[in-house]
Amino acid sequence: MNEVASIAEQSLKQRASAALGGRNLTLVGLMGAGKSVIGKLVAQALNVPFVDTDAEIEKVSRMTISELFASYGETEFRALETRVIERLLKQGPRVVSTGGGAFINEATRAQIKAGGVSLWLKADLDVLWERVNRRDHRPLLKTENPKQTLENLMIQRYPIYAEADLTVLSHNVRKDVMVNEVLKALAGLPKAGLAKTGDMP
Ligand SMILES: Nc1ncnc2c1ncn2[C@@H]1O[C@H](COP(=O)(O)OP(=O)(O)O)[C@@H](O)[C@H]1O
Ligand SMILES: O=C(O)C1=C[C@@H](OP(=O)(O)O)[C@@H](O)[C@H](O)C1
Ligand SMILES: [Mg+2]
Repeated sequence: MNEVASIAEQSLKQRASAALGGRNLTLVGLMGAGKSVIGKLVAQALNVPFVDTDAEIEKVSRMTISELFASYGETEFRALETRVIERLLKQGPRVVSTGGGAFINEATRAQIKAGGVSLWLKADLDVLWERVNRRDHRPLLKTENPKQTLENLMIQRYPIYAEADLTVLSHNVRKDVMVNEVLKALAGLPKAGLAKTGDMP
């Protein structure tokens, strides 16, 4: 990277950081949008701790997400997810990557909204499908026609993800390009009058 590009990148990081202003940044969106992978890189760029809610749930339960769904069902998983996210947001500021259903749950959505800035990583069906199709660890996609299931989830969930403070399109560009897209969205945030992490109930 040349010197001018490097200075521009530093300046973008600083502007994004200043706009975030000590609040949590929570990534929401459907399975395969890149929340876990891009969230971690955004945290590195902003020099704040990163946490993935699914990884945290697996740690506290000592079970995989698939095992939790199989043993206790989705309702219990959502209850645990709500509790874990509430704690993680209170421990912030952090970049928090959520599982795709977290923001759909009303209680969790309220916590995420109150606990900082929410950002929807939005992708089209073919991008999501190509990514989730590579692995089989997502219990909600263990159906006869997982691509159709994903499309149904898009129809149900996209109007709710749209309530996030920011939206960034996730497409198949290099991951560092996606990180810059997120930083640019953050840099454009209004700073004044918004609550800091410590102000949440
Ligand atoms: N911009 C991108 N370009 C290419 N592959 C990506 C991109 N973002 C994410 N991926 C890949 O897509 C898959 C799903 O990403 P992940 O972060 O687990 O999504 P989510 O947490 O939203 O379900 C991973 O294999 C990841 O490496
Ligand atoms: O969309 C969902 O309801 C889910 C998404 C998954 O996380 P990712 O979005 O990170 O794949 C995981 O939390 C669980 O399988 C349920
Ligand atoms: Mg994830």
